[in-house]
Amino acid sequence: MAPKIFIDGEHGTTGLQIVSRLQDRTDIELMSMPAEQRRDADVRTKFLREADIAILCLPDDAARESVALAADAGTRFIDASTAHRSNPDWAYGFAELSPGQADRIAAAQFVSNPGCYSTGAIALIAPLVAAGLLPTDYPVTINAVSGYSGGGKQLIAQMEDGSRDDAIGAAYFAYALTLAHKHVPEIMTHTAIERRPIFTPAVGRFAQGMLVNVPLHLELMTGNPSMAEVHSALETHYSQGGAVSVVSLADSAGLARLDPEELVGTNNMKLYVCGVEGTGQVNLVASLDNLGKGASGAAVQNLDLMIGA
Ligand SMILES: NC(=O)C1=CN([C@@H]2O[C@H](COP(=O)(O)OP(=O)(O)OC[C@H]3O[C@@H](n4cnc5c(N)ncnc54)[C@H](OP(=O)(O)O)[C@@H]3O)[C@@H](O)[C@H]2O)C=CC1
Ligand SMILES: CC(=O)N[C@@H](CCC(=O)OP(=O)(O)O)C(=O)O
Repeated sequence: MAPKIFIDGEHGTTGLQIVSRLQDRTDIELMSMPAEQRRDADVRTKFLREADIAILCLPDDAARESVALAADAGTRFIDASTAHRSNPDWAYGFAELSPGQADRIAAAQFVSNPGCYSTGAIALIAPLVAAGLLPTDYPVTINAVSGYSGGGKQLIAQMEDGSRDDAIGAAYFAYALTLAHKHVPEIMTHTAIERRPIFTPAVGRFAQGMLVNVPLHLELMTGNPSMAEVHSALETHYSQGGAVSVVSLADSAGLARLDPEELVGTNNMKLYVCGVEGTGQVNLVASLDNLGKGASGAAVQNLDLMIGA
């Protein structure tokens, strides 16, 4: 029998994207709740308990509530919120993170989908820590720009509807200025970095797409590696296939600029190793769709692992 899939929050930004990715599938039964009942706890409980897998596209508190409503019924969960990303009882839904991670996701009852910025940052940092090149006390800096859909319905409305009292007119804005973004704990947990990274995100006037930069001083890394060695560590890490690819050094060297929208609509993530060999610095950049590999695409990838599709 086809597994029953319920998307709690199906009418929100992430939920709608997952629906569009799943709606033509014949190997699953996609359950759907009328939009006007989306906040009715009784109706949600019924759907959550009947589902084989519930994908939660809700704010953190509502996601915790959904788990409490149906975990004892054996429902399996993929949570797109921040609520469970550093919880060791939840499998972290980044299949390419390490050998065995895809199997852990496939077998889990509880899977936490990574944050969008976290996906890019962890993809760049974790393999370098695992390879012994990046010391866990390295003072990591992460700079990023996201499309405004990353802020959900609220930010989309503020950016697109100039008549609102809280409309945002800026073409680009920096935020999380206190360095307290909610993705920092998750990035530390899944990279093993012990010194709290400095993370400075920004939003641009484009709906989807994202660049995450991690610039590094090579002489502060273990063994003062070359750029080629850093590239090789990433390439080796992602050589098993999956949604993450490492762009060749030659192709990265030829780039004058990077477009944050290049992977919109896909579940792919590209990692670039930029810089000039011999200068002692390297600029690592992850490019992804915040709603693709950064949210809905990753959720569908995890679902496929969980149902063995
Ligand atoms: N947008 C993105 O790029 C990413 C988002 N995420 C995470 O995914 C989750 C959803 O985000 P996003 O889709 O952007 O948010 P949206 O605000 O676009 O959608 C959230 C949906 O959840 C519904 N909802 C809110 N509170 C409740 C509740 N108490 N009970 C039932 N339904 C509720 C909303 O209904 P209503 O319309 O009534 O408010 C809305 O349909 C968040 O945790 C977010 O952090 C993760 C990665 C990336
Ligand atoms: C542009 C924007 O506002 N982005 C969101 C993060 C989007 C995301 O990844 O959601 P999670 O936090 O659930 O992971 C933010 O910075 O809060």
